Order: sequence, then C-alpha cells, then structure tokens
Amino acid sequence: MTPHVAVLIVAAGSGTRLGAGVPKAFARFAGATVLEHAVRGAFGVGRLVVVAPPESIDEARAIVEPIDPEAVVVGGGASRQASVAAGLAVLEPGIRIVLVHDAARALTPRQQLEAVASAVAETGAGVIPALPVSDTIKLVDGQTVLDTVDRSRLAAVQTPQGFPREPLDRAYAGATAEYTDDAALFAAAGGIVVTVEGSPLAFKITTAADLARAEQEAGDAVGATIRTGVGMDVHAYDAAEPLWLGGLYWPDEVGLSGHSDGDAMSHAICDALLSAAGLGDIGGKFGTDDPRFAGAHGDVFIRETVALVQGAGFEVGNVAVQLIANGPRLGARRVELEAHLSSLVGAPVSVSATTSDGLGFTGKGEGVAVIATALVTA
Ligand SMILES: Nc1ccn([C@@H]2O[C@H](COP(=O)(O)OP(=O)(O)OP(=O)(O)O)[C@@H](O)[C@H]2O)c(=O)n1
Ligand SMILES: C[C@](O)(CO)[C@H](O)COP(=O)(O)O
Repeated sequence: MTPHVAVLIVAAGSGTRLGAGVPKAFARFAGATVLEHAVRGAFGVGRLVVVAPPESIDEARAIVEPIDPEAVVVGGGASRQASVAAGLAVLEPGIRIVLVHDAARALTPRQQLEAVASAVAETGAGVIPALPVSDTIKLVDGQTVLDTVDRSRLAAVQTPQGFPREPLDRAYAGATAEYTDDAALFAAAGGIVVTVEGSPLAFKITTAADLARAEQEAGDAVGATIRTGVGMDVHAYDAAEPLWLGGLYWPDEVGLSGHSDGDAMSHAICDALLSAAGLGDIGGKFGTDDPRFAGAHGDVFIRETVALVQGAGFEVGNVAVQLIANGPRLGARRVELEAHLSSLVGAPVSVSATTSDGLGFTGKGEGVAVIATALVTA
C-alpha cells in the first residue's frame, strides 16, 4: 500500500434508478454487495475512506472492516459532491494524492486505480480514466435533431478520478456550484485535468440492466481462472535469535533459527502463493545458496513472491495463515499483523493460531509450524 495515497469511495447514493429497495451500495450481485466488490477492488491501493448512507454507517462498517480494518467509514451528504466533501474532511494529514471513486463502479480493475495514482504522481495534474465514445452523438431539442457532434473530441469518463490533495481540498472548499464529477469541479477552480485509458469493466451500475451485466461480468471473471495453493513451514526456537514472524519484529519473544530470519509465517505465505500460481516453492525460487537472501526478512520474500505471481499473470485474491505453536500469543497484535501482511501481499491476509495440545514438536515447545493457503485469479 502507498501510505500517501487515499482512495475515497463514495457509496452514499440512494440508487433511485436501480430501484433495488435498498441503497445501491447494499444491492447484491455475484454473492456480495456492490460496496464489498468496490472495497475489495480498491484494497491495498491506499488508505481507504468509505462514504456511506448516514443511516447505514454500521451496516457499511460491517462490510468494510473485515476487508480493511483500518478503513474509515463516514456518513455522506445529499449529493455526490457533498459526500466527496465529507470524505475529504476526514483524510489524514500525510495524504498527498486522493483518488475519488464511485462504489457504483464496483468492478473497476485495480490496475485502473494504480494507473491513475501513478499518473497524478507523475504529472501533478488531475487524472481521469476515459473511453472513446462509440455511438454517433446528436444534439437534440426534444425529438428534433439539431446537429451531429464531432465524437472524435468526446470521451466518456469514469472513476477513480485522482488529484493532488491540496488543490483538490481548495477546489472543494471554494466550490459554489454542483458538478457531476470531481474533475469538472477541479477544472472550474483552475486545475489541469488529463486522461488515462479507462476500462469497459469500470462501468457504473446505474440501472437494473447494469446490475445484471455486473453479475455476468463477475461470473465470467470467476469462470476464467481461479486457483488455490497451500504452503507450510517449520522452524525451531532459538533463544539466541530475535523473533521475526509475519514480517514483524516481536521483542521479548524467543526467536527462530534459520538460513534467513526464520520467519516461518512469511515463508509459508510465499509457498502458498507460489503453489497457487504453479510456480514451485520458496526453496526453488530463493535457494539457500543465494547470498541475496541470507538473513533476509520475510517482507523481502513476500514482495519478491508477489511480483513473481503477478508476473505470471495472476492477481492475489486472499491468503489465510495459521500458526501452530505454544508462542508467541498473537491476540494483542493480530490486527497489526493482518494489516502488515495484507499490505505486503496487496490482498486480504487473515491470521489465526492454535496449539497442538502438548503433542509433537510444537506441543513440546521445540518450534513452530505455519500453514497457509492462497487464492489467485487470472
Ligand atoms: N448523495 C450521494 C449521491 C451519490 N453518491 C455516490 O456517487 C456514486 C455515483 O452516483 P450514482 O451512481 O448516480 O448513484 P445514486 O445517486 O445512488 O443513483 P441515483 O441517481 O439513481 O439515485 C455512487 O457510488 C453513489 O453511491 C454518494 O456517495 N452520495
Ligand atoms: C463521477 C461520474 O461517475 C463520472 O462519470 C459521474 O459523473 C457520476 O454520475 P452521477 O450519476 O451524475 O452521479
């Protein structure tokens, strides 16, 4: 995750044109709400702020927090613009780039969010994804056609719309009119806006037909390729070593021995990811004879592994990992551990722990075992 980027997902609309009987963010397709799909698609790109219908903040939190425990959820306003303003008001001071994103564009590829953030960092301008217009466009008065518009100069624009934070804050603070998108408001305040290529998958769910299309697109994606993988690692305790587990340092805990830092949790995650992508295992990719990895911390292995998995054409869906050991006790740091691993993997990582009831080497306190599973899609 890039710590100075925020993704502000506006989800406070009523969804009148959809007519689902619930606010559009809570309408469902492909087994999840519109909001859940949108948050999963944006997770890991930056700090998440979700703007929800004010009367349904708890319902929104119950959807958002299992995916990103650090996300902030606030109530929105009567217009999209007011909802964006409510989200901007709670951004942390360190945020320098803001991506404003419609929850209603729930299937937007993560690459589109990353491309917009990179383009804002490179250009310092407002950046919006756009697609060419494929229909012939007419200027009409009622049913009378007045003219044919030159479509080569038209673009249909999507979200996320990305901006440097300070000029965006200023533009919102000074806005005196309602705009249908953030780029128009930013440009009205004197900001420069450029486009990057949008994606057909970033279409806005507006009507019932759009929701049916989302169902079909999500089904097609699932039908494409889904793979799971499993990984396991074991390390012996070594009281002379510091403890590194899950990429975190654990002061006052007995360490683990190993060629690297003995971080069995990170290594099991790498094996699960490599197994899911059909890329072999950690021993084959980062051999003990490779001096680059002698003493390396777990985050080095996880980053390299995720790059290999992505290079093979896969996106990580999620990872689940279980520690089997007498110690350390994870409870007090589980949220921190999950957030850290999730940001390394770029997808949700859930962590659990158990003991083996005094049986075997983990039960006798000789070492730890860690099992991980991973899901990837292509
Ligand atoms: N007061 C509002 C209005 C809209 N939005 C959000 O802005 C995005 C684009 O709005 P749109 O798709 O037009 O949603 P609705 O306003 O809900 O739709 P409708 O006009 O049909 O009621 C959506 O993610 C919507 O939740 C919002 O956060 N607050
Ligand atoms: C921001 C937006 O999604 C860009 O296309 C769009 O303007 C919002 O649409 P709305 O229906 O007017 O809220």
